[in-house]
Amino acid sequence: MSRLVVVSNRVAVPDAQSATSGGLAVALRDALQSCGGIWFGWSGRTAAHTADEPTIAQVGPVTYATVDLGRKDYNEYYNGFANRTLWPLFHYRLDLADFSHENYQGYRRVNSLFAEKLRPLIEDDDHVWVHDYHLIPLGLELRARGVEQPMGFYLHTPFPAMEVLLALPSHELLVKSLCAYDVLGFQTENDLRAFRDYIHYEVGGDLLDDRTFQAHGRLVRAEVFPIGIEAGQMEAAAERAMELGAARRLDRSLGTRPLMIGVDRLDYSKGIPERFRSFERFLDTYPDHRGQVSMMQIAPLSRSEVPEYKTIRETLEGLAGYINGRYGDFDWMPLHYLTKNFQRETLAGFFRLSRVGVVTPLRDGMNLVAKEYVASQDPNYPGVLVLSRFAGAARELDAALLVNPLDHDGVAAALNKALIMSLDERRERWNAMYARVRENSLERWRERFLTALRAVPTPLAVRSGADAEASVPAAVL
Ligand SMILES: O=P(O)(O)OC[C@H]1O[C@H](O[C@H]2O[C@H](CO)[C@@H](O)[C@H](O)[C@H]2O)[C@H](O)[C@@H](O)[C@@H]1O
Ligand SMILES: O=c1ccn([C@@H]2O[C@H](COP(=O)(O)OP(=O)(O)O)[C@@H](O)[C@H]2O)c(=O)[nH]1
Repeated sequence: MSRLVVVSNRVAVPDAQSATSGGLAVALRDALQSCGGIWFGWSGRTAAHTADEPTIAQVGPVTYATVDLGRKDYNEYYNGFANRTLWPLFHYRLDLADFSHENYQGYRRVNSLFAEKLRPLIEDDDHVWVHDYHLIPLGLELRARGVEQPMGFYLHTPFPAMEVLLALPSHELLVKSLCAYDVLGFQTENDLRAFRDYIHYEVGGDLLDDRTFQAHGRLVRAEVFPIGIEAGQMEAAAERAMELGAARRLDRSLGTRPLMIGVDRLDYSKGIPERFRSFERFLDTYPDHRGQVSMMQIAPLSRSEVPEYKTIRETLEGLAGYINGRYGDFDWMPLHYLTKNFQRETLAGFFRLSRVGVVTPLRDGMNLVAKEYVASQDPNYPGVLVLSRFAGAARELDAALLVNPLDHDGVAAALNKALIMSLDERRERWNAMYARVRENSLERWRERFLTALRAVPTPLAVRSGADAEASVPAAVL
């Protein structure tokens, strides 16, 4: 099997300090092991200047090639254009998007530099798989340097509706860059539809069938590949966790009182302030639950140097203090708000102990926590998932209690419904969700994407005449 070259903003080098709790890092770590190849990207470290050459580490069949970023590059590319422009825009937060040209230049510069450093590492038979919004222009940059190998791109976030994307001054080049790839992967049908709308109405491209289009002189396949989890691992971790300290201690502290749990990076897209307000509404509207039910919100700090993330942190500290001050009592606290990071094994135990999983992002590409909550439940006594209809996961987990996170009364009612739901209904809903989580595993996600990528004719096959009709026209630069 040919080698795989994975490129992502963060590279989870085993044991590196910079490894994060983000879904992308978690999802890709195992994916490369089976094919062998290269994982290229930012090291997670900053320095005075961006490194001239990548640092190489060989671990089994995988070569990790990582670049330290200088402060200017880090600020303009990662904190700037990726997380102050594209992230809010892709999550429908135009009010938070910053359109600094300087940050855009930094974004283009780092993508060009990554292409320059990666180019010599790519071999003839390789397949290249680029991940996420940080690296959209990378494919076009590689094509400009003569890379003809099959290249795929997977977007982990939502793809915004055309009218929202048009607000981005560089929208044309961004979409042209996406057309430099041979395969494009999205989380949901919604995202794919939004992308195809742009291609049709804005670029005037030809939509050849449900999956293929021609635009900017290239033939591209665009499909939905919803990301999954290793359900078996989560399940086993949840069972094991009950014998470990943290879950035991939590169990003891709860006694017979039901717990609701939320676990999210501290990010405005996750709808945590709206969740707290809905919880307040729940305590107001359903006073019988006071003194009984608590909510534990785990929200590890994320992108802390980005101003909007500082603001959301302050908002949450204020809200948590307000709710506990107003409703708490000497022997009961309604809200447990923690900004520390927990191991997934520990979270699995916490999920199993929680009667309700509260996953209410305002927008989310997928949301792996929703799937992990389902996988961690005790089949005989499962909890209930309250899930935002705006999370990609809602497409598969439609047996959850689906809510609009902006509708505080609606979420409060769903929390109450989850708590009073009969065990039979809990089991029925959970069985339906668990089947979906098991079926659409992380491995299936990887294999489906790689099968599509491997179906693209390699330059060698094109030159030797094989698959000549299916050959992809050269990139237009
Ligand atoms: O790398 P960070 O800036 O610390 O952020 C962590 C990751 O956040 C985003 O995750 C997305 O991918 C998940 C898996 O597909 C998906 O479930 C979630 O909905 C997305 O938000 C981001 O897209 C990643 O690049 C980051 O690594
Ligand atoms: O303290 C924490 C909080 C979260 N996570 C993990 O981080 C991932 C978050 O992925 P998700 O898709 O829900 O959101 P993202 O952060 O990628 O936007 C999940 O695997 C969580 O189990 C973790 O390991 N420790």
